[in-house]
Amino acid sequence: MPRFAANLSMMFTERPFLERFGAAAAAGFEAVEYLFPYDHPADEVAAALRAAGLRQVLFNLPPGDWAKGERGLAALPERAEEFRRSVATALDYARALDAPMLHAMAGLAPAGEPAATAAYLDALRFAADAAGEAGRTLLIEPINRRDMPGYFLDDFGRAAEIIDRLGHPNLKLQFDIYHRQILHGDVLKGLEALLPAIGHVQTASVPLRHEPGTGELDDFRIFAALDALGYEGWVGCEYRPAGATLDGLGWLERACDPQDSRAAHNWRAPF
Ligand SMILES: O=C(O)C(=O)[C@@H](O)CO
Ligand SMILES: [Mg+2]
Repeated sequence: MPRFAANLSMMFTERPFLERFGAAAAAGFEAVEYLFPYDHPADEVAAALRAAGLRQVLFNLPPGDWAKGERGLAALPERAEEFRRSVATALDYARALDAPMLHAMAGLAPAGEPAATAAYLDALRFAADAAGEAGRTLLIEPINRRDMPGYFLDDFGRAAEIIDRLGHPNLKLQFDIYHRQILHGDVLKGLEALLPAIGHVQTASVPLRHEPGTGELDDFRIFAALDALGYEGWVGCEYRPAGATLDGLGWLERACDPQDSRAAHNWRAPF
């Protein structure tokens, strides 16, 4: 089974942010991701991470004014300077947290608009260069239109084309299974086709974004398929627990149970 990272923006939210690290470690996680660390000084977040003995896998660049509905800056031509400053901020935190990956959110902009596309490509080139110099990888993630209406990057094919076009060794795809299923379905074939571009995977049930194993997909077979494909990265648990976080962790026990995972491995993945 893949290695799972707890998403501390959605899990363990019963506690204040800095206490979620210890809770995730106590629940058996070895790594974490979350949306944003910027409400806390980097050294405080790093201290919580280290005290819990966890690894930081991923977080996002500053997205603009989240509370006012902004969802990233990369495709907003008029925010190009702010985007560049946000890259520097994120890299400072990434150094403090030793985080290997950063997600650059595109923002709300019409998908086909030439000015937004040009700004997005410029922004990604700049951020991937800076990430590369710092020994990190930049990620882009298609997000479904139901959860984030108007989000610029709402198509996995377009994300793959952009990564291909930029051809940057430090630019990869964040393949969120939840968004993939809502946008296109065909999850296993999508994983297979896009595997060379994938830097990170995230999981949640569809449609309610709860624990794996509680929705319309067989998430355990998808995890087995990731193994069959040779995916060696992390799988972020970006789901909203249906109840208390700890009460919903039975799926993780099942995913890590050799009996169950052997059964899932015995299933023949379609590739
Ligand atoms: O919403 C998601 O899915 C994410 O992975 C976030 O980083 C962006 O909102
Ligand atoms: Mg995601």
